[in-house]
Amino acid sequence: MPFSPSQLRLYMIMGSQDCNGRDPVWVLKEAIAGGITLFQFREKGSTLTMSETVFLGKRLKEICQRSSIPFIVNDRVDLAMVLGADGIHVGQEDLPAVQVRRLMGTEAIVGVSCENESEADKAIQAGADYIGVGALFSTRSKADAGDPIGPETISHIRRSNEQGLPIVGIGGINAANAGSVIAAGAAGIAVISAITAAESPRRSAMKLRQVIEEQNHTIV
Ligand SMILES: Cc1ncc(COP(=O)(O)OP(=O)(O)O)c(N)n1
Ligand SMILES: Cc1ncsc1CCOP(=O)(O)O
Ligand SMILES: [Mg+2]
Repeated sequence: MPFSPSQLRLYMIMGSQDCNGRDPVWVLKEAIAGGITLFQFREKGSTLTMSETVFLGKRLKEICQRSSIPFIVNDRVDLAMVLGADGIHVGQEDLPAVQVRRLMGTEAIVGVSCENESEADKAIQAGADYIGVGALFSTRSKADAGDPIGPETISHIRRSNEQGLPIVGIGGINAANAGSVIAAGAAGIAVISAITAAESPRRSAMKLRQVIEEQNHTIV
């Protein structure tokens, strides 16, 4: 399935550490029913062994595949390959995007985290399909996220990004501020806790989709 920027609209990220004891399989199924468009498996700082991580990743990938939701792996090319992932997301501290592209091939979706124009330029040169910009707002899901950089950073990067590489905003995004991220020029939002910590992941995803579609409608 070739990558389309519309797949970034509601990008859910999750590992078992984000589920507060609930079953990640259930959380993902509910989120898919609520309308997520892309999924990233981010098993980070959890207690799972590597073989448990592979086991969980396989189950989550199968669920995504059944619903035609692309399955992205965070950070690890080895895990992405073992799981037959559709793509990988790397940050500035991870394996460089240019090597990731070489290892994963031309078909894979490659996403890169960027905080400024020069990181975005490098990601474009490396052959990224999209960039993740954040943390836009304060977040409790990533201890080393740094100070919030605000949705205006998306507008700055967009203005200097002539190729128009799609941008997904991340960090502290919820139904109340998602509209401002889309209004700043993002193709979509990436969230962890807004879905994984919600009482109903399905209703939360539905609400986020509604905000995104309404904001897109206003822009068009
Ligand atoms: C869509 C998306 N954007 C940004 C990130 C953050 O990546 P990184 O900076 O490498 O941090 P970790 O997620 O690895 O802790 C992301 N994962 N996804
Ligand atoms: C992975 C990541 N990268 C930047 S902020 C962040 C965490 C996003 O989680 P939340 O949506 O719960 O703020
Ligand atoms: Mg990373």
